[in-house]
Amino acid sequence: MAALLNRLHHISLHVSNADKVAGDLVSKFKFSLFATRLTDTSRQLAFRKGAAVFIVNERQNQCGVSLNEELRLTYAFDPHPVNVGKNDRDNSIQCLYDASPHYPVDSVSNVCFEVEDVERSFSTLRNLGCNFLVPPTTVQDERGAVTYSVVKSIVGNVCHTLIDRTKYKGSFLPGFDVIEKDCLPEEDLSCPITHFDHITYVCPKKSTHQVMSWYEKLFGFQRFFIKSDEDVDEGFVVNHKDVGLRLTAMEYWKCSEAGITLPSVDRKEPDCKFVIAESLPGQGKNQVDTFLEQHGAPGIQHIGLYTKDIVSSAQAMAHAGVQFFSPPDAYYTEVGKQQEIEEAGHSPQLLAQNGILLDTDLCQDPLPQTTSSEKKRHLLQLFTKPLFAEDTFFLELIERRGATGFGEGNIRALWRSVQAHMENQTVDSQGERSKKTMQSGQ
Ligand SMILES: O=C(O)C(=O)Cc1ccc(O)cc1
Ligand SMILES: [Fe+2]
Repeated sequence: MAALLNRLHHISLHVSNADKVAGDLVSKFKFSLFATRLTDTSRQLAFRKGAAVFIVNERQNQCGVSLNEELRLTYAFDPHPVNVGKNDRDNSIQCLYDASPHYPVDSVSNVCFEVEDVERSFSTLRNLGCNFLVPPTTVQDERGAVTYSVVKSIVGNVCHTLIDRTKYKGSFLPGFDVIEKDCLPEEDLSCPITHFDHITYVCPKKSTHQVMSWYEKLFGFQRFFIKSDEDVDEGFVVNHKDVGLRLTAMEYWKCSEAGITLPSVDRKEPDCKFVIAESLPGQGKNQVDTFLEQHGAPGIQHIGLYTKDIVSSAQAMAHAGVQFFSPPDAYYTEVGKQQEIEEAGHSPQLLAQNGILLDTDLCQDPLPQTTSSEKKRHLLQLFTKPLFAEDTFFLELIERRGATGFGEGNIRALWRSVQAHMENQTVDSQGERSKKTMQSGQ
């Protein structure tokens, strides 16, 4: 029996310069800083937009930050993840609700889930062979208590904090100073981001099955078929001229009846999806391999932020300074693309101006009475340039009009624009401009 998850609570970033990332999240991505935890040894800042919550943790000790081979090896893809003592070297860094990862580069390293019973999840997962970085631990203040523990994922430096806040009456977590609602700036309605849509992992070649089995066995994740004709073993393969990518997706259900495996019809709605990306052999430099190289290990490559209005969100963010990838011009002039965009109710000019990609999913089993336009489901996506100094982590805006998967056309367009970006950077660095000296892509 797996440990069932109630819902995603927050995602943690570990960075060397919290002010830089905090500034970007607030001024560019329109998140609100709503809680802080500042101690002598730690700096944790929590940001919210709709139900999407990020905690930014600042790495305190900067010595030895260069990519150190020992750390790389510790965090490299490991079918038998290492134990507590070996990773948790620096106990002086008190990173509440997380382990204290001393990762050499900025990274998104923890996806925290709410569970019904942390002790029970801990014993279930430990019996299944899981490694815990933090055993069940209770933190309390005058509003009640929260119990959490931290488990190491099979993927690189990724950890999962499992948290039970049912005995807590406060609005966030004990230990954090919450900024009163009245003191928060008014929400920016031009960016209607409501939640995390998906989290995409980059993994080494041929490791997808191992990752999927781990999440299935331990947390009851189930396969989500990106395409209706997707091969069970092969996944969704995008192998087209210059693109060579294998994608596989998993989902879990928001479930409050812990310990009971409900048949899927009785389950609640699915929560954030997890996508695993690996590159296919025999390619040149590409975004997946570049992630592995610059991040130093498998991990979280991007997060899809769901928006109810991608055009307005893109415009507001671009105006605030967010840099997005633009697909090659040919994307919008391809035969039939303008018509496809118009049929979806969008303006080809507006999408082109903002670099927004649109994919159409032809519904395989439409209800008999559906009209031809109802058979078409659309997916709109837009990808930012990397947020950190390395070409690793980026954000995505995604608006779904009925489409639940990921679009092949969009993936190809993204792949090509990243390819062009990497080639430009190579030219730039040959021209004596080292990207490492820049703050980041944003
Ligand atoms: O299309 C999406 O949003 C995905 O998440 C799939 C994906 C995964 C990895 C890539 O490098 C590119 C695309
Ligand atoms: Fe994505």
